[in-house]
Amino acid sequence: MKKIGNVELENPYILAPMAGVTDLPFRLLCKEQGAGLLCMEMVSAKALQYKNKNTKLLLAIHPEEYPVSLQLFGSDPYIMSEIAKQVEELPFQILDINMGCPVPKVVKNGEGSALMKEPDLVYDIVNKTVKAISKPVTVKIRKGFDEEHANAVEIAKVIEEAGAAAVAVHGRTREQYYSGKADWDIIRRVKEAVSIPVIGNGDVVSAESAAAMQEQTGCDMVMIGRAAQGNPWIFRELREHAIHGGYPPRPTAEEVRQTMLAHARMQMEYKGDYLGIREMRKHVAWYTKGMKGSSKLRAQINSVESYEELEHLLADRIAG
Ligand SMILES: Cc1cc2nc3c(=O)[nH]c(=O)nc-3n(C[C@H](O)[C@H](O)[C@H](O)COP(=O)(O)O)c2cc1C
Repeated sequence: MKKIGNVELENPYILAPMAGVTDLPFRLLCKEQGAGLLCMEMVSAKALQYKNKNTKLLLAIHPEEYPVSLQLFGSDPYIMSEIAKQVEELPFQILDINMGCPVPKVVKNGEGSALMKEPDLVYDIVNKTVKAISKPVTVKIRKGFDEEHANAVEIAKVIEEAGAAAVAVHGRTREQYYSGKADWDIIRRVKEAVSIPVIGNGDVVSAESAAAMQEQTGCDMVMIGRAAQGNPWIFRELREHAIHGGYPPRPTAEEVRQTMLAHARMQMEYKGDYLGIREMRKHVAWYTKGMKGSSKLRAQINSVESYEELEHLLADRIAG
């Protein structure tokens, strides 16, 4: 059993936080397949401070998704810790701080991966937040801001000293965004440098690559991002492979179809009919990637406006 602070994880396989992807419906599907921890989409501390109404959906949590981690981004230690205090009553178990987001409008404000350049500020944000709440606080970082400043080891030590319960390391710099190969060696170096649990992240796409990352880096837990898009079954594969060594069968076309429909129903319940069905378009493209008939389906998915249309399209295109 893995632990982050006082939170027990049934297994070390974590769904990465992904804005626009890891909303409540998708997290519930990953939980069903056995993800050890679910990470929510990042939320701006400033947006919460100004009570921006768009944040309401981002903060929705279902009791069944336990354990779940809520991620804040921001650069003001006072605002971050105050907001952490205000949201603490929500039913999440871990509070994560984003120090990896590469998006220009976030970086321009000195938030996300820009914090990798400010070790003193990192200490302040983490320390104030840890002191403000009783739930464990974790931090997600990158290899560094750029190759010349690949300071994940230094930042991870600062984070540990500031009282964080774990650190997640994405083995790419901000400069790389999501391209190139993730550097797993930096994860190994962070693991050697700190005693808090280290979560390895970047380019895990299968049970084999998860095992390889664990072996090469010694990381305590593995975080999976893009490989889970349209593929919540990856968590079933990871778990079963770790326990029995084999691979569970891939979902049948019918299982994928039923999952897409269940996903669509949850999206519509969560975001309303109009937004919910639109939100499903990208998920359907991910779910059906590589399947027979998928290119035709992808050409048509963007005109789907209702659940019935989706049901018909999937019945036509995805053979049971
Ligand atoms: C669409 C998308 C949205 C993301 N949003 C977030 C986010 O909100 N917070 C965060 O810390 N990382 C975010 N990430 C980064 C992922 O958590 C992860 O670090 C990255 O995708 C590398 O892991 P992977 O190779 O398993 O995909 C996002 C990545 C993608 C592709």
